[in-house]
Amino acid sequence: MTGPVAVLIGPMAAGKTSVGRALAARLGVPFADLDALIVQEAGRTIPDIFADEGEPAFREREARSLVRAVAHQRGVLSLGGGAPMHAGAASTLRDLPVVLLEIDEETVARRLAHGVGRPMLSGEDPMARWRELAAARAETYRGLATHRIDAALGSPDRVALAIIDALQLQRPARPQEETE
Ligand SMILES: Nc1ncnc2c1ncn2[C@@H]1O[C@H](COP(=O)(O)OP(=O)(O)OP(=O)(O)O)[C@@H](O)[C@H]1O
Ligand SMILES: O=C(O)C1=C[C@@H](O)[C@@H](O)[C@H](O)C1
Ligand SMILES: [Mg+2]
Repeated sequence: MTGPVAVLIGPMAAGKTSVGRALAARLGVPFADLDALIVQEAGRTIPDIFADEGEPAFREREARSLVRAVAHQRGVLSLGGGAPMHAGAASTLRDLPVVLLEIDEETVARRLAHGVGRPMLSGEDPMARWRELAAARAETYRGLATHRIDAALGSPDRVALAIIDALQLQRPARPQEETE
């Protein structure tokens, strides 16, 4: 089989990075996060890329990094919240197992209370901005998703298990966890 076993998409703070890492660990496969790949390739942080080059240039970087990641990644790949909104990036996702992490606003508000480094949420009212972006992106997310998972149902590991069930992925036997 070629390509990632699962690509995680969804709104900011849905848990794409945390759940993706937990899912890869459960499956015993590599994990890659598109934001981290972009930072690695650019040698700069995401806020710095936004400040230096602006959002459109970041989206082009993101789409290029996605093509490379899909070609090389055989494990779990988590995207940034805005990645699927680029037409080229969206077509890169076609025919892949794409998991949409769905999340409610109250849960996000709790998670964002601890978060920094999200230039798309800068300004006076990050939750209003989150709501606006989530609404504007929802239809595109749903159009690309082969599976939709409630990302508020428990810990990242619990959400990872729900993905394993939904996609009927195989995981290495861990006898001590068989009763979960
Ligand atoms: N299932 C979960 N239960 C509790 N906390 C979670 C869960 N998933 C994620 N978190 C926490 O929420 C915050 C955001 O998670 P994470 O960075 O994984 O989201 P993301 O979807 O990758 O966001 P972004 O779009 O900004 O990359 C982190 O502090 C993380 O620890
Ligand atoms: O939702 C977004 O537009 C973003 C989400 C993050 O993962 C980063 O990719 C960046 O901060 C932009
Ligand atoms: Mg992330």
